[in-house]
Amino acid sequence: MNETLTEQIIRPARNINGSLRLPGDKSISHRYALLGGLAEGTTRLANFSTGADCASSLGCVEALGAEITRSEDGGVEIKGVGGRFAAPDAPLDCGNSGSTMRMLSGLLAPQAHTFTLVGDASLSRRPMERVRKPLMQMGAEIELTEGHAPVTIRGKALKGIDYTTPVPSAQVKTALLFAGMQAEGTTTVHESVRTRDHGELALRAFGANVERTLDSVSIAGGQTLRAIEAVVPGDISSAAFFFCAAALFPGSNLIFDGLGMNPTRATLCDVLTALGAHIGVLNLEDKFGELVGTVQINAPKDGMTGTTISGGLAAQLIDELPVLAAIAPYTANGIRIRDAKELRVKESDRIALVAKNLRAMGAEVEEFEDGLDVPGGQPLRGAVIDAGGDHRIAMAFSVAALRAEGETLIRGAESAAISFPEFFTLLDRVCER
Ligand SMILES: O=C(O)C1=C[C@@H](OP(=O)(O)O)[C@@H](O)[C@H](O)C1
Ligand SMILES: C=C(OP(=O)(O)O)C(=O)O
Repeated sequence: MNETLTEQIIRPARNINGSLRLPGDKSISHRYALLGGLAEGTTRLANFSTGADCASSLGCVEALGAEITRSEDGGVEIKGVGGRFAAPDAPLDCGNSGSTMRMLSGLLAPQAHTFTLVGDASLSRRPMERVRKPLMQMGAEIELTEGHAPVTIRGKALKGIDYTTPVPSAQVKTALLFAGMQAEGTTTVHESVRTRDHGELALRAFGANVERTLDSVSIAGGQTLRAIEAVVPGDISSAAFFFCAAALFPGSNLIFDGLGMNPTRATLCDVLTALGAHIGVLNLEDKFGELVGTVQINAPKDGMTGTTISGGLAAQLIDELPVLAAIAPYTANGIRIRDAKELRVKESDRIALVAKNLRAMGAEVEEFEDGLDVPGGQPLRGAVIDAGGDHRIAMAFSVAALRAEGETLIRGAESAAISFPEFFTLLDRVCER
């Protein structure tokens, strides 16, 4: 984030109550924006993500020739280019968004122009070799600078591959499927952990044929996309901050309407249930393969227990781990996180920043290369929090602050707008003080 740092004061709350409908899921919005940009016809999306990251994806497809109209009420219209992107006249700005840079690389590798993808300081430090390597195996021509952005792509005809992702990553899987649908032959991606499957579902929504087994996904080349009309489900990774806030207060009651409950994203519900919270799901509907429903959460009466998150669970919960770690001191037995080394290469080093900020609030915490041990039964005190330009850190510690003794000041609070600009307003709305 390049904006001026803003500060937000969070006062302790007495309880959490209310009913919310959240802006559209970031992962789904990115995919609908990118595929809508390439498709034939006009894609009409309601409840599109309000975050800056998805605006970066829209900005990129606009620079590639798609026509974008956004309305105040969260609606987005994308008149797609019908299969061939135009040559952009400037580098494509992916802002802070790893999803945009990686998935767009796959979409552009088989397109007949030269493209340069750039990002902000944080994105320019993040690893891009993981997407370059398999795309090169497909025949792409891609240059990085020491493994990082800028990414320069000279479009080439590609051939399908059979690839096993060494690190579970939905962004890489999706990038390969986006390239594969435009390649010769079939592309198959195998994964050891089933990562979020929005890429597969979005491709099907836009009319592509995608085949799945338990641990692989395949797409044949030469497929064309046609525009869709869809409502983007509410973002469960944004809801996660509110779920965790509610879990802190016996007597809390929060209800979410229109919330995305894709099983590859809803693992947090299982973890909170294991910690003692009560989560009820009603009225589940299938929208282009995405499950959407009403979700109610109540805190455990006697407080949260504790748990260990490791293996495949860590990969599925990757964006929720900062907030789980931030509320861990309030559990009885603490939370151990392992196999989450990926947290070190997100918008910030999320392991280091979570540890630093928990210590600032008075907690003991042990840091590991791939995780954290946060003992339970530790009351926190208000502190100055360094969000490190990272939206999930700003929001995670705003939640921890709700049960701390005294006020907390979040430095760099503006970063919440990367995924969830309404966060502080909605948090205030559901907090009883
Ligand atoms: O595919 C996606 O939409 C995402 C996948 C995850 O990243 P990785 O693919 O790097 O695991 C996640 O952390 C990110 O917020 C969004
Ligand atoms: C890691 C994240 O996003 P991205 O990789 O798209 O920057 C996130 O939203 O937590």
